[in-house]
Amino acid sequence: IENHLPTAELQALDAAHHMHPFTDGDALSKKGARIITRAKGVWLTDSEGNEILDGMAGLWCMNVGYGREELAEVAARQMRQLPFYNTFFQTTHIPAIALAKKLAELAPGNLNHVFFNGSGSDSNDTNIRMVRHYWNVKEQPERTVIISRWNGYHGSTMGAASLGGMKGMHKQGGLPIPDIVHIDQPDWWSEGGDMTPEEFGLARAQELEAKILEVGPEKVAAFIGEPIQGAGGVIVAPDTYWPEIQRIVKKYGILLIADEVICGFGRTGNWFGCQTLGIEPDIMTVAKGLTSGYIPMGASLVSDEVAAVINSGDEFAHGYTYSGHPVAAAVALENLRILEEEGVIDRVRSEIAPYLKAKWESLTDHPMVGEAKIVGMMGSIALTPNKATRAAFAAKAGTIGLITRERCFANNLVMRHVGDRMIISPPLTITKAEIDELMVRARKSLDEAYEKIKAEGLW
Ligand SMILES: Cc1ncc(COP(=O)(O)O)c(CNc2cccc(C(=O)O)c2)c1O
Repeated sequence: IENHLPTAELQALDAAHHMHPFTDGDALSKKGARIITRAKGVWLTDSEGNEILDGMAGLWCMNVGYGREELAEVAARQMRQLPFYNTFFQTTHIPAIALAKKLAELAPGNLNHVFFNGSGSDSNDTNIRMVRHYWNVKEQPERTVIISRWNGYHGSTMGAASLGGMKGMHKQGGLPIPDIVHIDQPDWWSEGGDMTPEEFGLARAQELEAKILEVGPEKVAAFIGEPIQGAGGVIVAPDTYWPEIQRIVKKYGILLIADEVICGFGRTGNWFGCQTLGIEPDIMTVAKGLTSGYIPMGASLVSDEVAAVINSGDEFAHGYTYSGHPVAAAVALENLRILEEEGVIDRVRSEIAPYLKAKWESLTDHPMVGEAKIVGMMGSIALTPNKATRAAFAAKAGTIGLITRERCFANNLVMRHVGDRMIISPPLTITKAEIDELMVRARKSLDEAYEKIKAEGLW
C-alpha cells in the first residue's frame, strides 16, 4: 500500500478503467479522484499523506471506526475454516445461525426472523417480493402496491430505486417499476410553507391515507420509510408524523417496512431508529452498520407473523448466492460484539450525541445556516440566504452545497452536501476532541464558502 504509484499515475489508471457510482465520469477524469490509502478511527489518509476527518463514516456505515483488527482476525479465521457455503437447498452454517439469533435478540418487538442479503438495495428488493408473496399466501393477491416517499432513498437496484423517490434516478432506466407509488416527504424546512412543523407532520402523514384511498385499500401491500431520511439530506420528520403513519398502517392493515440501513446499529442513539422514534415495523431493512462496512452484508428482519405466513406458503422462490455469507456473518457478529461489549451505543446516547448536538446546533449562528437538525449521530444543516423566510438560493439547487463541500475537502473534512443541506454522520466511536476538530473544520469551511459565494455574486 505504501509503495504505490505516484498519485497522478493512479488517477490516470482510475480514469482509464474505473466507472464510479453516482459520478459524472468525464468531469472526474479531468479532476482526478482522491485516492484513499488507509484509515484508523475516524481518520482517512490519502495518497498524498493528507489526514482527513471522515465526518461521513465512509457512506454512513463505519460505525465502529476504521482499523479494528478484531474484524480482520475474525474474517481470516472464518475464511480458513469455511470461506463459503450457501444456505439454499436445506443447508446452513454456524455463522448464519448465530447472527440470525443475535439479530433477533437485538431487534425491537417481534422481529425474530432474518432473511440475509448482500446490501441495502437487494434487501429492499427482497422486501418487495416478500410483501407481495405474503399477500398471495393470505389469498389477497391484488395487494401489490407499495407506497414510499419522494426524496426517500432505498437503494439503486430496479426495485429499490423504484421504492426511492429520487426523480433523477427514475429518469434513467424506466423507473419506477409497476405498483410503486410515492407521497410527499415530511421536510418542513423546504416544503412546510406557513404551517407549523406539527401541522405539517400530520398533513404529510395523512397523505398516506389519501393515497391508500386513491389506490384502493384492497390493493395496498405496504408502506416503506426511513425513520430519518438519510441520503435525502437527513430529513427529521416533525414529532407528529410517525405516530400518524403508524395509526394509518394499522387502520388499513398494511405492512410497515422501516428502512434502517442508515438508522440501524446505533446511528440514532439506540440500536435502531424505530426505538428512537417509536415505530413498530413488520419488516426492517438493515445493512451498513451491520458490519460497519468492513464487508458487504444486508438483511431483512421479519416479524413472527409475516415469517409464519411466508414459511407456510410453499417455497418462497427468492434468494442470493451470498445470502448469509459465512465470512460476512462472522464479521457482523464481531462488529455487534464490539458495539455491545464496548458500550458504544450507550456512550453515544448518554455522552457523545448530546455533545455533538450542542456543537452542531450552535452552527445556526452562522449567516448561511437556517436550521440544524440532529438525531443521535446523524445531522444536517440547511443553508439559506434568508433564515426568516427559509428561502432557497437563487442558484440551481446544490450549487451552494457543492461549494461548501469543496471547502470541506480542502480543509480535510468529509462532510456531504445534499442539495443545499450539509450533512454529517461520523463513526459512533468519535471522541469529544475529534468532534471539536470536526466543528473547527466545518466552521472554517462554512466561512470560506460564504466568502466565495458573496465574491461570486451568488448570495
Ligand atoms: C436507507 C437506505 N436504504 C438502502 C440503501 C442501499 O444500500 P446499498 O447501497 O448497500 O445497496 C441505502 C444506501 N445509502 C447510500 C448509499 C450510497 C451513498 C449514499 C449517500 O448518501 O451518498 C447513501 C440507504 O441509505
